[in-house]
Amino acid sequence: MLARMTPLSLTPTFSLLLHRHRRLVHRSLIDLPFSYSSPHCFSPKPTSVLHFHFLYRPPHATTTRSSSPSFTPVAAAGGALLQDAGATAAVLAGAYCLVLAFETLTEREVIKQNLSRKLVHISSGLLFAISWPIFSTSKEARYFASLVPLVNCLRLVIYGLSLAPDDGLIKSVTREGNPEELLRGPLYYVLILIFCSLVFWRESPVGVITLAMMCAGDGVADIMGRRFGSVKLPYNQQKSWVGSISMFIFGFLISIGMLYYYSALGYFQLDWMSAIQRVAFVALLSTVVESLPTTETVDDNISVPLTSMVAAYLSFGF
Ligand SMILES: Nc1ccn([C@@H]2O[C@H](COP(=O)(O)OP(=O)(O)OP(=O)(O)O)[C@@H](O)[C@H]2O)c(=O)n1
Ligand SMILES: C/C(=C\CO)CCC[C@H](C)CCC[C@H](C)CCCC(C)C
Repeated sequence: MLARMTPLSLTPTFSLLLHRHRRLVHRSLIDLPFSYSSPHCFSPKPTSVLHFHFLYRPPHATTTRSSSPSFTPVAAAGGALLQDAGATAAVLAGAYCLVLAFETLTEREVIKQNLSRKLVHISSGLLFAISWPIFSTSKEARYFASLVPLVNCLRLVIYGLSLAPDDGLIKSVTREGNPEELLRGPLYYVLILIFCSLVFWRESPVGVITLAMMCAGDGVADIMGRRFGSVKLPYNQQKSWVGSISMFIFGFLISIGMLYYYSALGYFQLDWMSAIQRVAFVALLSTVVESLPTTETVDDNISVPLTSMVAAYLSFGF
């Protein structure tokens, strides 16, 4: 099985994760598994579906058994705490560097403000979700992870209310350069990240799909629509066929990619034929909602994730 995995041309980070998981499983004699009660899409027999079933990490396992007498539950809890603190610091630093990189690119006029905003929109949420496996398996891990968008939320509130100046941040994540803009789209965006990490975390496809649709789907719609969207939708002259079709395709593909990532790591198992149809349904519904002429009333960073969340919840269960 291990030999069959190697040619999958995994990225170095992913390989590292797999290695860590392997070590964890060897050490802790983890029993498989945990299955979802969701109607049709989750397989109750992970061993038959999951290629990496031996990497499985039970979601709330804080204690592990070991042959080593020094490996006590207290030590395990201490290790988890340390791991979560380290992961939080690393992801916070990553978030800071990402925004700083786009600030610099915008300030040097390498990319336009609008493109910078959309690239931050696409990359930050997806990278945040991709970072979840580096947090421990403890119950507290999701709270640690949600500290990252929470800190960014406070940053947006402070600069949005002009309590302190930060021209770089404003330039890289707003449309027109007004500080108050931080309190709309970007703020809703980080609130959705907080909600998804606290409620769904990495154990449910719902949060993962919601973030993929909001970050990749909605973000790519804007980039493609602005460039190639000359043919407008009949019911909305602000949006185009190219934008909406791109949203559907990218939202769908990135959702499937993220689901594959999490199922390969053993957080959940899917019946792929059924999952693909369900993701297509979620992507279609979110695309239709995004295309409606409601942008003035409801921000896309609220309407798209809420639609995806409800549709994914109805399709996959929790
Ligand atoms: N389905 C879509 C979505 C967007 N666009 C293009 O992207 C631009 C921005 O769309 P939208 O996301 O509604 O813009 P904002 O409200 O400015 O951005 P945000 O949602 O990030 O606040 C539109 O003017 C349009 O040119 C498009 O052509 N088709
Ligand atoms: C421009 C944005 C929305 C408008 O539609 C997004 C704003 C994003 C925040 C300012 C930064 C968010 C950072 C994430 C919480 C964490 C990213 C971590 C990762 C490892 C880079």
